[in-house]
Amino acid sequence: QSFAAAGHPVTLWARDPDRAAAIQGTRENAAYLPGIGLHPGIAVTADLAAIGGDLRLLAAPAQHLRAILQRLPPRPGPLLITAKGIETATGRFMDEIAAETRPEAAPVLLSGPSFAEEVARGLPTALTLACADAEAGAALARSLGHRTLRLYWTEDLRGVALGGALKNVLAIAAGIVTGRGLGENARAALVTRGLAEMMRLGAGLGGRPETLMGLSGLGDLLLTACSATSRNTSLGIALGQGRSLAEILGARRSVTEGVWTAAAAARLAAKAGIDAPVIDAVDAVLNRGAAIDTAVAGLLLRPAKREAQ
Ligand SMILES: NC(=O)C1=CN([C@@H]2O[C@H](COP(=O)(O)OP(=O)(O)OC[C@H]3O[C@@H](n4cnc5c(N)ncnc54)[C@H](OP(=O)(O)O)[C@@H]3O)[C@@H](O)[C@H]2O)C=CC1
Ligand SMILES: O=C(CO)COP(=O)(O)O
Repeated sequence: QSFAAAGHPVTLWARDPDRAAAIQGTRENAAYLPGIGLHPGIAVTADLAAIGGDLRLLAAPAQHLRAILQRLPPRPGPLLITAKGIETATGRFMDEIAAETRPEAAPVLLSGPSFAEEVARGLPTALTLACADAEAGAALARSLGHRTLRLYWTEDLRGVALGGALKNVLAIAAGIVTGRGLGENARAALVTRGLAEMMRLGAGLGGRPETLMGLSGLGDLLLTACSATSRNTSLGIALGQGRSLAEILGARRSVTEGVWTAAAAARLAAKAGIDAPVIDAVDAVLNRGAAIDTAVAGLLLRPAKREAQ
């Protein structure tokens, strides 16, 4: 929607031919963006090989990105990825998966505070675009940005990948705090200490602090962890209220990335010897059968420490 609004011809690919035909026929993506008319500059196809143009953007769940990239016809040029997560099976970040599967292309991450519905409705949004080649990144940001989409560029792929992946896990924690009725003080404390974990992981794994304090880190953490519109936060709220993970996921069509990233993030932190108690607590609740109250007590009973650590 946004790129079409910026004047670019856009072809939208949907994997299901019936869905592609329905979107083309009704000019609406009724399953994911009901009530929002498709921009007239967008064509729709179910044929991946038919996608032309010099820019490709993939908006697919993190755990499925590798399989889609493997099916993509090889072509040089920028490959934009919106997925926010870490591949559970390998611990790889999204740009690493792109580099492995499509070495002929240049991975570009587009990330930041951006509920899709608001972007599609043309509400003002600012994002970070990460590309190893700063000049190419700057050119993309200028070409894709417009009045309601402001793009900042960086070469820091790792920082952008890390911020986008971790904010989802931290949002689940924030949601649990809300759902458990622990109060807004506790939520603010948890989000702040979660940011400290993000910064420590950045320092250990190669993300720049200014990236993590920018749109794709702190910005997206603020949006996601403080809004029940977020799928990750709302999942946390439901868990905090006592519903089971299976029940919550069973009622959803859309992906809740933090559920799949929590274990990989906890493993990466442990392997690097980085203290990440909030991420570890989310992983324990989701994947290791920990009771929520036990996990919360574990966080509250940690020994006192200097804040800047
Ligand atoms: N929604 C948002 O506000 C934002 C999302 N993101 C990120 O972008 C990524 C995608 O998110 P979003 O679009 O919201 O996710 P949704 O779950 O809402 O939609 C996923 C899309 O991917 C398709 N899909 C699902 N599984 C596969 C698969 N195995 N192979 C190919 N296509 C598949 C779905 O098609 P089908 O209907 O056929 O299953 C659907 O079109 C996530 O990592 C998310 O964190 C980033 C910024 C904002
Ligand atoms: O990434 C997002 C906003 O920037 C969307 O967050 P959720 O996936 O939690 O809905």
